[in-house]
Amino acid sequence: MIARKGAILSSSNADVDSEQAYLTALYQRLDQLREQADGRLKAILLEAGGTPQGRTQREATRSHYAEQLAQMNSVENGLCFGRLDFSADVPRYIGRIGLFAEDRDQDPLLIDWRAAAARPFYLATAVSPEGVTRRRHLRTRGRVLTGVDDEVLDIESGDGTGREDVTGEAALLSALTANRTGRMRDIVETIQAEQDEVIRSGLAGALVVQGGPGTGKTAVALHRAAYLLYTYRQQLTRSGVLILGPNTTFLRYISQVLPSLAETGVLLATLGDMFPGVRARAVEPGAVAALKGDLELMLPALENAVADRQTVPDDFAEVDHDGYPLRIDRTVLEDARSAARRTGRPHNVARAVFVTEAIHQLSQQIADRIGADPLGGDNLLSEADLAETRRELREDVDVQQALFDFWPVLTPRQVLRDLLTDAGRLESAGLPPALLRDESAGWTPADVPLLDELAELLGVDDTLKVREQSRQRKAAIEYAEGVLEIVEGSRSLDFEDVEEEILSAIDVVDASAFVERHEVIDTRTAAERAAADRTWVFGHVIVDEAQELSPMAWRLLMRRCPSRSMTAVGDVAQTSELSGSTTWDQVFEPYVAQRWRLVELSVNYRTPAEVMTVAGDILAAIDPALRPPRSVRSAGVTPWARRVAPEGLAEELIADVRKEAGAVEPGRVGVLVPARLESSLGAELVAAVPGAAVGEQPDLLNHVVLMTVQQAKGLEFDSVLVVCPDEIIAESPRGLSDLYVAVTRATQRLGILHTGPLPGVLSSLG
Ligand SMILES: Nc1ncnc2c1ncn2[C@@H]1O[C@H](COP(=O)(O)OP(=O)(O)OP(=O)(O)O)[C@@H](O)[C@H]1O
Repeated sequence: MIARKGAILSSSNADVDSEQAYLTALYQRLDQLREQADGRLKAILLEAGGTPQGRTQREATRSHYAEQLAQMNSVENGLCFGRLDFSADVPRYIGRIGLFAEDRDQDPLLIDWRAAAARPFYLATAVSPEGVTRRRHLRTRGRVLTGVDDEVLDIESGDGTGREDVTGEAALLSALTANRTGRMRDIVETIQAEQDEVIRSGLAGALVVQGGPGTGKTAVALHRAAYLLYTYRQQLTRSGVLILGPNTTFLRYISQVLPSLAETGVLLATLGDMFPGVRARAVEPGAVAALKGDLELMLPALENAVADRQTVPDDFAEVDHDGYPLRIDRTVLEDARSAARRTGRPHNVARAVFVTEAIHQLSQQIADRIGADPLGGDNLLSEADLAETRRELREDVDVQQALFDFWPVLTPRQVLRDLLTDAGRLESAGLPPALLRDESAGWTPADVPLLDELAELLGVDDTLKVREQSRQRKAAIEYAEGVLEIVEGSRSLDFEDVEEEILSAIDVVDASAFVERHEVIDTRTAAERAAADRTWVFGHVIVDEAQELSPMAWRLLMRRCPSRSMTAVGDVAQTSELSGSTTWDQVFEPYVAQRWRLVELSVNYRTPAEVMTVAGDILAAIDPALRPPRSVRSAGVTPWARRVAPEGLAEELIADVRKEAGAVEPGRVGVLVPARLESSLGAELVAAVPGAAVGEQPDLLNHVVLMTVQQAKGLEFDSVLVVCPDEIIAESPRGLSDLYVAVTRATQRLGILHTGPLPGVLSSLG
């Protein structure tokens, strides 16, 4: 636990005055830069017209200045928060962005927290001071300095007894005990050494960050995204960074952190968003989602489902061709199907082979009929006649329709919907009837990896699209050639007499370059383009609550990240999804064998020691070998449990909510309930407590929020009330993990309301 040591000193008024003067100068510089960017932005917005290429460049410059302005606005609070003094160097001020002096030398006035020069601010200790003699934390409100805390790292001057595992104790304590607001805050002022290691680890390879509740995994993941975009800017602004979170409520909770870290090139998404055009939000039983997430079950089943769409008639089919009945024998279609399957191409792409092969055989059939030599010689039809027969067959709508029926063009949504709503198709694909769903049911997150897999199996036959694009380009080049000829033709004849060479457009640009210049360039950010493109490959992928992803979901993610440059943060003791992972090996072995790194975070910054004692008992019941992370502080409030009569539950809960809201005012209260009670208790709470939030995506800015444990993943509240823990445990085979998640959402206070006997794992509260 944090205890102040002699190495932390308070500073004199003179120090405060001189730091205030420096701070004021920094803000002046920020204002100046802001004005410049604003002026440039306005000038660009006034410009109009020009060539498409000019407009594209203008758009790029506009978004550059707009982004710069947004960055500068987002650092208005807490612009500068630290200072490092060295024995043999000028002091360095550390802040949320970097600022340089206006003079010719461009001396650094403020160092971005992500720069290498800022690193000692997070790592230097009394034992390993890295040349730092003093680390100073600047406390500010708006542009006013409200105080400074100094840590003397020079062993000579300090007592050398400062804690080695906690840096910036005062600033850290004040951040940790602050009331929660319903939105996550950045931690740039107080990043701890073990977290810094993760944030700044290199871009390449797969990194797994395992840590118990409250160890800052989410915070670290977000700061890592900001660090990577800063350090590998060129590479990552082109390809983008994906941050995958467990649900939309969670994404809203973390949404403010990145802009305030001054980053915008990131796509925040849930698994349900990963198939463009689908927002998969429907809910289904965990057992069904688990089946859908099972790689060994689903991969062959989806292949079967696609193969089942490549049909043949029992005996033969008959169509009308050219006024005669044309018999399409089963064997013809079987041969065509085998030829198409043998290509190993995706269904829609292999279709061309199926059609060509079938038409070839049918044309032979026709040739045999009409070209047979009555004298028994060779067939009388020439190669040209055969080609003409094939062309006629190909253009015959009835033949086309028949072949389409036997090998249709398919979309992933169509195949999956047909599969999940038809008991016969499910059985034929080798899937259990439990997957059967209603026609009207929406897509669930677990459907998304299946859609993605089907998209791979089906492929897109883009021959027509490519042909059309090349036709358009050819036409554009022809047009450009015409334009350039006119330019050449209208050159003043007088020039022909001039000896020295005068260049005209045609001398400096050929038609295809001319077309290229006038092609409209896509000005969307990488994140925007990535969101619309299923096959987008990200420069880096960060997965939060990574333990919850199913093997099918991992397969989808790995496809988006062939470089395997990824960071997975999670806690295998908190896994609640039945298809989630309980070891990291399980996840990474199939994709990178042993080539992944594991880093463990060991300090819990959220949950006070009193609550962690309760959580520790639950963890021991999950797995006696697991140890909870060490709390960095205690809150001085003892968790409690109270038994109430089932019929009085709502009333008692409402009274407790009021009491807790008063105790943590203006902080947040989270009420975590079993799914069965969510709507009934929610309705009573909302009726009784103004501003309480419930529902599928409750607004966390409300002071009281009632939700299930599933919804509360990754979130935190100043006070947590857990209702009917026995039911939470009984609701799922991973019920104990759910209870562990529930109690560890508390930053200060924990209360339990139970209607039955208190579960054994909570007996310390009895
Ligand atoms: N270095 C730090 N300085 C200040 N606050 C911190 C620090 N590290 C973590 N925190 C705070 O601790 C709380 C828990 O962090 P976070 O939500 O990232 O943990 P987590 O490991 O993702 O937790 P869980 O697995 O339980 O969801 C947050 O409020 C976060 O801001």
